[in-house]
Amino acid sequence: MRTLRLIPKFKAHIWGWIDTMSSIKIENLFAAYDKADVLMDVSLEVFSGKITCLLGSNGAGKSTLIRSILGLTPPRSGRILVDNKDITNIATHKVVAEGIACIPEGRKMFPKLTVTENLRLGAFQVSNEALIRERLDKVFTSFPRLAERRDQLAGTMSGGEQAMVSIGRGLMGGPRILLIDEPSLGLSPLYVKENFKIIEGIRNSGITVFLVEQNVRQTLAIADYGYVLSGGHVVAQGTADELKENEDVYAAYFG
Ligand SMILES: Nc1ncnc2c1ncn2[C@@H]1O[C@H](COP(=O)(O)OP(=O)(O)OP(=O)(O)O)[C@@H](O)[C@H]1O
Repeated sequence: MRTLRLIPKFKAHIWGWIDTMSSIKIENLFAAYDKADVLMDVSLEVFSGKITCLLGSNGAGKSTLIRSILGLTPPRSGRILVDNKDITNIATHKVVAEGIACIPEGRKMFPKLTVTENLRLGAFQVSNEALIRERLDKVFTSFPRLAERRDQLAGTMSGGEQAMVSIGRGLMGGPRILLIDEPSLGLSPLYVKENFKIIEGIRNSGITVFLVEQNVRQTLAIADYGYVLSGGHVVAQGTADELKENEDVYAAYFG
């Protein structure tokens, strides 16, 4: 029997950010909460137009790194560069203005707002209504399921549909770099598979993707390059193919 396609194929071509250079460099980053050191001398690069992944088990420090990039958990030392511009410690709204958007862990959204209202919030820094409408149209073309349900309260959508809202909202800001925190969390295997296809489509449209995940196998199937974080340290890095063969990757989870 044919598997039901729950999430339609992401139509990458209509976003058209191809050719924009957009990379992030993290240099010797240390971050901590009170006295607990979480990130220790982390250096990595998120490559322009690629999917770079950060793998690691619970508590490795993955979300903290995203929070540091967004200016929410300021690092104790080290630098964060976007296209060689130092954005370390700048305010979150300025990070967003640099073209960086985040799809947070757990698909956080406003359950009492409609799908359209949730999507519009992703463009809160855009004052041009015509541009907002154009991006809404693009999201609805990419996700026909959301178009059908545009007036439905987001909280009444299924988990997989909420994942689409969350990704769509991330795209509404017109980012050139998308940070995605554990998109597979709490989704059924079928939705995880479809969700990862969508992320590949986003990369193919020219948006740089930094994908933070625990799901090693499926992440390495779509990533170009990756890092493994364990106990706040980068313990392995390489192309996705190299990491698939690297025992340190699995030791970071089970060692
Ligand atoms: N606000 C906070 N205050 C104190 N400690 C925190 C805070 N947020 C996270 N931590 C701690 O920092 C460490 C790293 O947490 P982080 O959320 O970055 O890990 P993670 O790799 O994203 O894990 P998970 O995959 O479980 O989300 C953990 O030990 C966590 O308890």
